[in-house]
Amino acid sequence: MSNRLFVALDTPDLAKARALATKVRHHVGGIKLGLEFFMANGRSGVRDMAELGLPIFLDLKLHDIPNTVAKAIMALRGLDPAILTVHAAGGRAMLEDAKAAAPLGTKVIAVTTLTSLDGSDLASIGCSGDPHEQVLRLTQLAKDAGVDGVVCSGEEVAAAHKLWPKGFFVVPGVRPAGGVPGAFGGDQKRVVTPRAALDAGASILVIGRPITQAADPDVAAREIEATL
Ligand SMILES: O=c1ccn([C@@H]2O[C@H](COP(=O)(O)O)[C@@H](O)[C@H]2O)c(=O)[nH]1
Repeated sequence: MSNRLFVALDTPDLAKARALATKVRHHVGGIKLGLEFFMANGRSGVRDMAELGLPIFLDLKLHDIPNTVAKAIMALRGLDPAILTVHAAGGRAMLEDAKAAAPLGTKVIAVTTLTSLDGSDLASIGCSGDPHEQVLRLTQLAKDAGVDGVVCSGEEVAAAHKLWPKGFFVVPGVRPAGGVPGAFGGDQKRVVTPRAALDAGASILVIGRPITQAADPDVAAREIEATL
């Protein structure tokens, strides 16, 4: 994959998603569609976006019992996204069944610890250890379960990559250097720059608001691309 930047199109509005993707298409390597988009537009919306010719990353972060997740993935048949996410916290059997249910060409990627969480958030949900330890624990689980890779922040990707040299590493929580700290609501707590994430071993970067909320998304994507 020559351009490792995926733009997160977090909108329920199909026309807006298409317009944004059309603007940035020459400066990104793929399009990430999440729950917000899928709930509003479903399969036909994904098909519509696929017409733009860029790889589709369907970020549904599935998390349920193994049978339910496997059936949900089977129900996506025909869309065949390049990348699909599930939560590693669903456990080994769920991860194994998710991978078995996915089409051969779809990478099943396990979310380890959301980039919006820090150590105190983990403690509040009963997880001992810091995000680094939790990411490594779940990366090992994902590797053992036979999925294709994990989502983690740029702060942990070097260690996760060392644990799993052949894994595929998706890194969100990416903010261009020189941005305003805490911009875009400050919901991302484990944040690195695009360059730092790639240098640490990210396979692809996911960037949403720094592009989609820019005055000129095309320029924003181009400026980020130039740093990669
Ligand atoms: O741990 C995670 C997993 C997924 N995401 C998703 O990435 C984008 C990030 O958007 P920004 O606007 O660049 O913050 C968004 O779609 C999340 O759902 C994540 O941020 N962290």
